[in-house]
Amino acid sequence: MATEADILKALEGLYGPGGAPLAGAVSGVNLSGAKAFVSLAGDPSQTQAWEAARGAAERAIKATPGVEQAIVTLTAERASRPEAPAPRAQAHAHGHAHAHAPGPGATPPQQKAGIPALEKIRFIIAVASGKGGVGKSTTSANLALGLAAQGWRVGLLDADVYGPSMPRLFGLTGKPKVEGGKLAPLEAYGVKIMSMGFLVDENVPMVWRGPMVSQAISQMLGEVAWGELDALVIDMPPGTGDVQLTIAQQVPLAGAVIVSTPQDLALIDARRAVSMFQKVEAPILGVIENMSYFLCPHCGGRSEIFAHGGARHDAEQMGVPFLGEAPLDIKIRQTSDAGSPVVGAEPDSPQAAVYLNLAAKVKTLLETQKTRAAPKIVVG
Ligand SMILES: Nc1ncnc2c1ncn2[C@@H]1O[C@H](COP(=O)(O)OP(=O)(O)OP(=O)(O)O)[C@@H](O)[C@H]1O
Repeated sequence: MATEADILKALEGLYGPGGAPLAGAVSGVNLSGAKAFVSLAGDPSQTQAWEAARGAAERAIKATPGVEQAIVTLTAERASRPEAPAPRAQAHAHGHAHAHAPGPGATPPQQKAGIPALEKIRFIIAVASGKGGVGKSTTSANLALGLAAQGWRVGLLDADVYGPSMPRLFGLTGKPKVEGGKLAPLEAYGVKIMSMGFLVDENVPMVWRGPMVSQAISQMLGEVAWGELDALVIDMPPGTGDVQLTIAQQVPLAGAVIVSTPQDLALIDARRAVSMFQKVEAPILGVIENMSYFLCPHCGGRSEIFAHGGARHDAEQMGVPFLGEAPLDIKIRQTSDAGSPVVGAEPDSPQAAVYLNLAAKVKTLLETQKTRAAPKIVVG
């Protein structure tokens, strides 16, 4: 079996766009059996040149004795330059970037024929939001746990390559092992979890651009040993950019769940997310209003901070189901921040009951839904 040193040696004589040795740009090496997963940190403003370097690195690593398959992905270098990130990425409040809708002339990612790694999964659900920070990852995690609590075998894929949340939400730090040539997901509360955060150094900011993101997502979809699952919950990055399109096009989604807060701006973006899924003909399972109202932990009083009910109203207007609401609640935040989402940590709490109810609705919708959407290419 090749070692990390062999991988670095394979990169000797190769240089990045700035003329620096490629070995110095390695931000993560994950080796097991004959497979090498390597990440390179590059300058996001030089995507094309880095893409060439990535290809060269992949070829060199693949030629290393003991390596049969090499997968090299690009992350952004750790530099904290003041200039704006890549043109189609927008800096996000907590330091990572999110892609937005491809502009005119952007090439949509190519459709892939069925992804074998996903074939034994009964239902694949995308949890999406139009806007960052609305609680999409918290909802994905608790929804996945809620589905597992009803006896389903559940996987959770953190597709937010810009700011992976699942390592933090589940307090997971280990690196995935390779089993049968595929990455084995980590596990928490019986749910299988995979995140780009497990594969690269957590300090490497992931400011990626379109083609790299699509490629990384394809790998995350195709190279993970999910095994047989009743449901795979995909925590999407916020927005309606390349990753969302890649997934919507490549994955036979059983449905999408859209998370929004009741605020007008979040709702406008949520509408955009709904219409993106409708455009690729992925069924919308429904909308969840998160941080819908505030329950005071001291007096039990209810305050509707963001004019609660906007998401229900919008869902009705768009003709998609409204699944329910989750309160803005300190226990939901504390359990998530402590690495153990509320449905796992306190399954009998009223806060967990909210998600268990939402999960039960999603499960019923999936089981009674007639068709499963096929992947579809949308141009323009
Ligand atoms: N219902 C809730 N009550 C209290 N806190 C919440 C709730 N939902 C989410 N949060 C908190 O809000 C913050 C953002 O949530 P989360 O990371 O789930 O959002 P996101 O939409 O996935 O964000 P990102 O844009 O980073 O992907 C977290 O600190 C989380 O614990």
